[in-house]
Amino acid sequence: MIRVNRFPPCPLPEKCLGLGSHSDPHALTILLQDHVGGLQVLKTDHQWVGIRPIPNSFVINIGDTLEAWTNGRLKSVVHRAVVNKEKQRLSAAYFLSPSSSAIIDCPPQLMVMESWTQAPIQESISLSFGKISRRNFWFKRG
Ligand SMILES: O=C(O)CCC(=O)C(=O)O
Ligand SMILES: [Fe+2]
Repeated sequence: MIRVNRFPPCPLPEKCLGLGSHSDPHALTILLQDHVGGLQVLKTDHQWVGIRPIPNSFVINIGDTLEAWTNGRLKSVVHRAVVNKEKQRLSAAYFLSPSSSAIIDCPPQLMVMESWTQAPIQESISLSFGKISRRNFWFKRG
């Protein structure tokens, strides 16, 4: 699935967001953004950091499905899009997902509770396309 986003200029950019804080439910996102910039990623220290557009480059985001698939080894990135006071911004996101009937099973090697993450162990999830998100995952304590 491809989504094209258009963010018109906003006279009060500090008061509105183009896209609110979210993580993508899919496995991977390949994102093309234009030169205006506005993509921000939430770091582990809870600070938003702007992802500067690099010409002819894509941003690759890990989504919730891949986080579940790897039992949290790969982290789904929380991100948002801010708007620009004068300029319109365009972005195009290509979302990669397994088929909607796929069962995501974590490889047994990754089903080990690691003390440093204290991550819950994921057994498996049924994909319900468009509905899958972190809160739909089935977790089991080790
Ligand atoms: O426009 C952007 O930079 C982000 C788009 C996005 O996060 C999305 O379409 O899910
Ligand atoms: Fe997104």
